[in-house]
Amino acid sequence: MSRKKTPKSKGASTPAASTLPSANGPRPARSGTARPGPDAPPNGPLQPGRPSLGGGGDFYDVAFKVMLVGDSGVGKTCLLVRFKDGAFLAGTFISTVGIDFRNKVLDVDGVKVKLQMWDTAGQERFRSVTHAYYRDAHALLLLYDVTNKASFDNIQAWLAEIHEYAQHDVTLMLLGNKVDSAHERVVKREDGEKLAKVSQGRGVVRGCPGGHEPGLSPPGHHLAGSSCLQEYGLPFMETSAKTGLNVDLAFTAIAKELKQRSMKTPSEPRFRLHDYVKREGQGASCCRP
Ligand SMILES: Nc1nc2c(ncn2[C@@H]2O[C@H](COP(=O)(O)OP(=O)(O)OP(=O)(O)O)[C@@H](O)[C@H]2O)c(=O)[nH]1
Ligand SMILES: [Mg+2]
Repeated sequence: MSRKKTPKSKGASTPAASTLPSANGPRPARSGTARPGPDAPPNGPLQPGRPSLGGGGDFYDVAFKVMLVGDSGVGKTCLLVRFKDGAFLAGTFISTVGIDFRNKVLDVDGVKVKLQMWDTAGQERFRSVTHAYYRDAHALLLLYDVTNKASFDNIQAWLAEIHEYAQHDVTLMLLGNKVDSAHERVVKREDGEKLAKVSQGRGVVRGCPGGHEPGLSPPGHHLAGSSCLQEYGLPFMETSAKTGLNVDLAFTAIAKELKQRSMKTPSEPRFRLHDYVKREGQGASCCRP
């Protein structure tokens, strides 16, 4: 397997536009000017094994695109910064404009997995920008804020949007963020679990007829409507970008799932995202209202 180099990502307000994979690959819009256009949304997937352009950086074996979505203020940017830099952006809330990205390479069972993580703006006025990015996403982290009931109620609308714009076999995870704010909590953990259970997730049944693994097929080439797709509830966790609770786990679980979908050998036991998240996730039973 070839080893690739990945560019170093930049800070949230200064996406490194020139360092992304170029051929059909994503190009970030500048913060503050993000609009669909020649330099804006990615119109092709970040394909595993595709070499990235640009200067020095870490090597990777496979690369995937992960998008964070959810209402404005739920903590998408903070979650990403916590995962990427291990820091919490306290203080004044600076709403994301358009779309932004960061890269991180993880070691997953000896394989270097590069996650290109796209931080979308939750504000309604940027929705059309976000739509343009969905179809190339391999995974989506859908966030609500446990201290904001409206952000929880809006999850259904986000799911409808995801089912309209994202690939049918996209890996999807629901996250209830800000569990550190125990006194302000208005959405119970059980409510999140219930919503995740009844929500429509779409996944790939391994061993489809013909041995096809549609998990990472290019846009338009997934097996939409085929018997290879099954529906089930969403993996769910509560997180805190402030304390770091379950943040690494959420991204690691996604990386493991995507890596296995793209590189699974017949002898390898199947990675089960739901089970992994359930087993590894640290509960927030301390923080129920
Ligand atoms: N207590 C607490 N506050 C958080 C947490 N995550 C984010 N916040 C705060 O919530 C506010 C919004 O966080 P952001 O990460 O900017 O929200 P966002 O979802 O990116 O918002 P948009 O960019 O507008 O879509 C900020 O003031 C953060 O400090 C968390 O886990 N706990
Ligand atoms: Mg943001």
